[in-house]
Amino acid sequence: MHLRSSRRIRGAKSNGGRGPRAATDREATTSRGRGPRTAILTDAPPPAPPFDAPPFDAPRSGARSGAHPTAPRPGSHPAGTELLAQLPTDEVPIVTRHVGPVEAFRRFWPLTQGDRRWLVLVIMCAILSALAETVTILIFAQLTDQALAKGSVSAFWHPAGIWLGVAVFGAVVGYLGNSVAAWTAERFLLRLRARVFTHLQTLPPHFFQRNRRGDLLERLTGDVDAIEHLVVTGMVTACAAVFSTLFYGAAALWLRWELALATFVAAPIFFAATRRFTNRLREVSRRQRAADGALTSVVEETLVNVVLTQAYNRQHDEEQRLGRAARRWLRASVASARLNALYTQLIEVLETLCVLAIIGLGAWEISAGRMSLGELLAFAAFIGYLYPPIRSLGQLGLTATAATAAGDRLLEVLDARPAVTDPEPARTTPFPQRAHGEVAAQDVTFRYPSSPHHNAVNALSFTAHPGQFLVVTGPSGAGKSTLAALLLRFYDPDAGTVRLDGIPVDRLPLADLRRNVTLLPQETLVLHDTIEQNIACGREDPAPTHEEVVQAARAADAHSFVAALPDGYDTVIAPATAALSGGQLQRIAIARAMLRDAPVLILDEPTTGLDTLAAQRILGPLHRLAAGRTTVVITHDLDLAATADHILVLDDGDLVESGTHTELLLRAGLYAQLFEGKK
Ligand SMILES: Nc1ncnc2c1ncn2[C@@H]1O[C@H](COP(=O)(O)OP(=O)(O)OP(=O)(O)O)[C@@H](O)[C@H]1O
Repeated sequence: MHLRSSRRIRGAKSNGGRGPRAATDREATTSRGRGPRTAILTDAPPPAPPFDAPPFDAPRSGARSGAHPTAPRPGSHPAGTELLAQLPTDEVPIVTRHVGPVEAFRRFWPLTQGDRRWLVLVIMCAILSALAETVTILIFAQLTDQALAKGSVSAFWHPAGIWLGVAVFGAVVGYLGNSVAAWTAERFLLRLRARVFTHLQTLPPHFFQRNRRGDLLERLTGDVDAIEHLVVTGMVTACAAVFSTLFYGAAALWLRWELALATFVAAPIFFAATRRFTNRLREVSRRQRAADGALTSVVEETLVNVVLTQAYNRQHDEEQRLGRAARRWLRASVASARLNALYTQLIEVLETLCVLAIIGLGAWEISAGRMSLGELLAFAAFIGYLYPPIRSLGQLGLTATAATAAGDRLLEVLDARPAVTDPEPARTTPFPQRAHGEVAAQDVTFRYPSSPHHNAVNALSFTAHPGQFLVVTGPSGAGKSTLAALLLRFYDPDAGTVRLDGIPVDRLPLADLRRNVTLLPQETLVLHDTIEQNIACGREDPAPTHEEVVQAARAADAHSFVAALPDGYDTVIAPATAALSGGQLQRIAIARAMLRDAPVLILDEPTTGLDTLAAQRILGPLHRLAAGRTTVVITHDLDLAATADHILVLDDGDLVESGTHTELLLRAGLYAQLFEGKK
């Protein structure tokens, strides 16, 4: 008998020769995020992601994430105890929002836009494939009665030819359907991942402080896959299963309706069995998705902090941390595998009971002369073929349930609102291509969403005129970096206004604002690319020439060490592994900012993590960079403050002093104390 090609679910066992349905375990096996999603035209759906999560899958994405743009650069570690406190915990992130399968489907279905005609083609192929299968079984009955039972070779050729023709047709539509289904599913995945990724990039810094990187990576990989299983593969599988059920059921009814009705009685039992598993599975799936994310996080964080780990002999602690996360993942995976196994075995027992009942009834019918052997075999084949799509429909419920756990996690990201957005067109103020560079804050008060009772910045007012060199200093936690975040509009103040050239920044398109304000953060941003590209990325339009890159590198005192490298500007550097010193990386960042050529510059602790010599070395490039621009330098380094046009001294969010270096020393206040402490 022709049976369509099948891929067996991992761990599924044979049905022990229970008649024609010996090949009923035709569930498609897809490996989460790796295997093809092509078994849509088989009878059973791909298993829910928790059912086939490969052991120790998470490090896969963890390894990918090892290179992170904010990885600490060598030599830039703060004091050890502070860093040890920064080491992440291995808590499991549990998402609090819950959506049902229908809501999850509704939210993600729009992403199939543009591919729906292909989905229709896949469904058509599934219908034709089921139809071809039905025809071959009927021909099989004819062959059994007319050729096999009568021992007639001449009666063999005609039906055999038709069978072969139908089988080839079935194979062609099966191949076409599976290929298009895989293509459509992968395109959906690409779109969904891009959508989540694009949205992630708009989210405010505190979102990334609240959510671990590894967990976010897992959402972009495993969770995105799980949603695809629900929306594309799941939907197509459901259609294929419905039509298969209709065709095989109709054929069975046509052959022997009384017998068919007797066996259909079993269908509700399958649904009842499935329903009993749904709630439990949802909980287990949620735990498993979260454990996946936690495991990825631990691996990712360990890789990013590998220098610290080695320096503090923390290898053992990190192994224990990984072990704890891995055990949590293992418990969740085993629970999910057990549920799956229990469900599969239960269904197999039910199927065996049904097949035995048919054979018993069939034997009785044959003995009474009401049925031929060929009809009985064909009937048993239809019933055997009928259960997998029914089971498939039931299991789809489980797949959907498991996918909603992933949907919860993705929707939590997609529903997180950016802290700032572009102004409405009616509120947008037209802005010249290049600002003059006047930066002002007026009565600005801000508190972080996560600490609503403490003002990080309190009623702060100041003005920096175009070309001025302004230093912002003060003790740790005074609000200096917060001020930088407000000037770049990572957040909007709770009260007061930040202005660029007199225009409130929340009236400027974000792209315009950030084109005019360059930030040099504490951690140098390193792209996994050549040094040339790491400098050139400062300006996109027009893209800088090699000569302009070299010119910027010369102005940043970077040219000599770059030219001395064996591959010069073509040397590839990567985050965390850049074979350059902290000072050299800082000079690359200065060259990048030179190319960007924005009228306003914000430097956040430009000399932090550098030794005295390296810090001295970048002062020249920094001053060249600052020349002709409004420059706001956030620093504890009061050597820089001495050369400032104006100094703001913050303490616990308040502006407590302002003036020039000399004025502030004469005042003998906090600035003088800080300066004395430095000596
Ligand atoms: N993401 C955040 N969520 C909640 N509170 C924050 C966050 N970032 C900073 N804070 C708090 O806001 C206040 C100001 O922090 P900020 O980082 O601006 O200080 P700072 O002067 O730059 O400190 P440092 O010199 O140590 O870098 C501090 O009390 C800090 O704990």
